[in-house]
Amino acid sequence: MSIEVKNLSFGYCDRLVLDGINFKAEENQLISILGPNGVGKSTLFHCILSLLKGYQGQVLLNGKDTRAMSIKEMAELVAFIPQSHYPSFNFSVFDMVLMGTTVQVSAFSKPGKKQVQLVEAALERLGISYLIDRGYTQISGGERQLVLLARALVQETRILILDEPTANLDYGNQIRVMTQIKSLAKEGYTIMQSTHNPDQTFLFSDIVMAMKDGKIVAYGVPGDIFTEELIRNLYAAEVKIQSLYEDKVRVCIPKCAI
Ligand SMILES: Nc1ncnc2c1ncn2[C@@H]1O[C@H](COP(=O)(O)OP(=O)(O)OP(=O)(O)O)[C@@H](O)[C@H]1O
Repeated sequence: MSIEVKNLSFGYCDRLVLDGINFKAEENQLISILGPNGVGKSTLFHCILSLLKGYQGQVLLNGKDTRAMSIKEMAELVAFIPQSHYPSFNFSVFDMVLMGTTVQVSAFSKPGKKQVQLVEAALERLGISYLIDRGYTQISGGERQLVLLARALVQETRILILDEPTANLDYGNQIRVMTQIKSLAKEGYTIMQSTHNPDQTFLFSDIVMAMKDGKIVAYGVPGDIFTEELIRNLYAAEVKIQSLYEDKVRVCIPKCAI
């Protein structure tokens, strides 16, 4: 499954946010988008998902223009985890995750054994089976993030779009979630995530896409584009990049801290 974005431009009230974005994400790829606050990462995701429609250019999912897709078709192809999610109702974690299977269940019928098994397997995969009967509004922000990832998994799409999936997670859960996301990419998923963590980007991504001033300023394998100059350009931050373990790992260290 592919995500292809062709010459995409979008602005809010005449203020251009995305300016001629072009890229193609393929299966088996985890693409991480880096860029300063407000650069347009979420906006790009919302255009890809047709949550924002007034853009110029084209978004193709597996070759088909999203403008010609119904919501159901879209939900069969893509699962999305938004950056923040404020629940209105105190559904149980089980019910929240089960909602991800809605697209598999025909109108007027109830989720069956398969859907229940999918929910249990997703919770177990992410190490959160213990939350199954808890209320979604009564768990922590990080736990909610993991529940939303479980919900995305049971949707059984082959494209995942994740807006800062590890933002609220403790260090151990960041590693566990990124390991799961990476293994999903290896299983054939096409995955895009936004992140503010360059070290994590280098470790886990197949492709890094760096955005600034509405444009893609660098795109490629982390080893080629992850440089001190890129970090300076994106964040106006002076860092020393340390290469470790025969360049399997690169770590950013702020120069002011050395
Ligand atoms: N609904 C909206 N109406 C007007 N402007 C908006 C709206 N949503 C976002 N913006 C503006 O569009 C720009 C891009 O926002 P967006 O949320 O896409 O950035 P981002 O890269 O995801 O940021 P962050 O890293 O802080 O999450 C920002 O300047 C933001 O203030």
